[in-house]
This record gives sequence, C-alpha cells and structure tokens, in this order.
Amino acid sequence: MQMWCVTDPCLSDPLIEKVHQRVVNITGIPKEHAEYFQIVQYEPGQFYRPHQDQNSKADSLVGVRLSTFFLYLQTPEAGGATYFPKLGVKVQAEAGLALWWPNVRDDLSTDERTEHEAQSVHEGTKLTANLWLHEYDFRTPFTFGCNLDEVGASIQSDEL
Ligand SMILES: O=C(O)CCC(=O)C(=O)O
Ligand SMILES: [Fe+2]
Repeated sequence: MQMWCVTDPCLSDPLIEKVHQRVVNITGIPKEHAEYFQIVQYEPGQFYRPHQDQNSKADSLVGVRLSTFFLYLQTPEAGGATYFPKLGVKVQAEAGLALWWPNVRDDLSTDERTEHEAQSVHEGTKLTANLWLHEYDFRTPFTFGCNLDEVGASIQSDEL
C-alpha cells in the first residue's frame, strides 16, 4: 500500500513539516525541491524489485531526482531490509533510522551504484517514507498543475 502526502491534512501536518525541516537541515536542499512524502507499507511477502530511483529527465523543468531521503517508520519483525547489491550494503529496517543516497553522478547521469531493492517482509509490517529531492523546484510547477509526466517526473511511477 502506498500514498502520497500531497494534500491536507497530511501535507500541513506539523509532524510532516518538522520532519521535512530536518531533511532540509541535513541535505541543504530547499523544501520546494522535494516531491511529497510517499508513505509505503509492506506486509509479509511484499517486496520491491531492484531499481534505481532516478526517473526524471535532466532537461526537464524539475531536473533529475538528485537524491533519495528514505525513512523507516515501523520495524517489521523479520525481513524487509534495504539491499544495495552493487555496493554490497544491506540495511535492516528499523523505525527511526533514515538513509540518504545519491541517484546521479556529478554529470547528472544515473548512478547505477545506488540501485537498491526492498527485500521481502517475512513477518510483521514495514512502514517507510520516501522523499525524492530534485535538482530544481518541484512543488511550484506541481501546484500550478503542470503535467509532470511530460517533464519527466512522474510522481505516480513507483510501484511495489
Ligand atoms: O523499502 C525499501 O527498503 C526501499 C524502497 C524503495 O526503494 C522505494 O520505494 O523506491
Ligand atoms: Fe527506491
């Protein structure tokens, strides 16, 4: 199950604002450059195949998805790790932890090294949040109703 925190009451929730402000403090990437929090819940047997998060054209209005800020909100009882096969890094899902990784190289080409997968949850529920951080302002064109599919930042392209 997934949902986007793109309308009220979620969007202006003080906790969401506070978490986003912390992301801004850590990354230095302005709030407007972020997509909206995507909340994803995995039940036993659910996973997300290996992929790269960058899906937005470099010459698009919003630019590339520079990096991913990823939060674990609920710890599953078993399984559900995030695995970066090219880096040989596996992070066990644990509520309160956050990961921040780059999706592109300096020349804005996709950085295949940060390909990753959500491994299958075996027991319990895993709850997470993605926040994709763009090169340019994402929120203003989104608010004005620009068709972001056409500019390459399809906010609904991520599937479980
Ligand atoms: O849940 C995870 O461990 C990773 C999820 C992910 O890669 C995504 O939603 O793009
Ligand atoms: Fe991902």
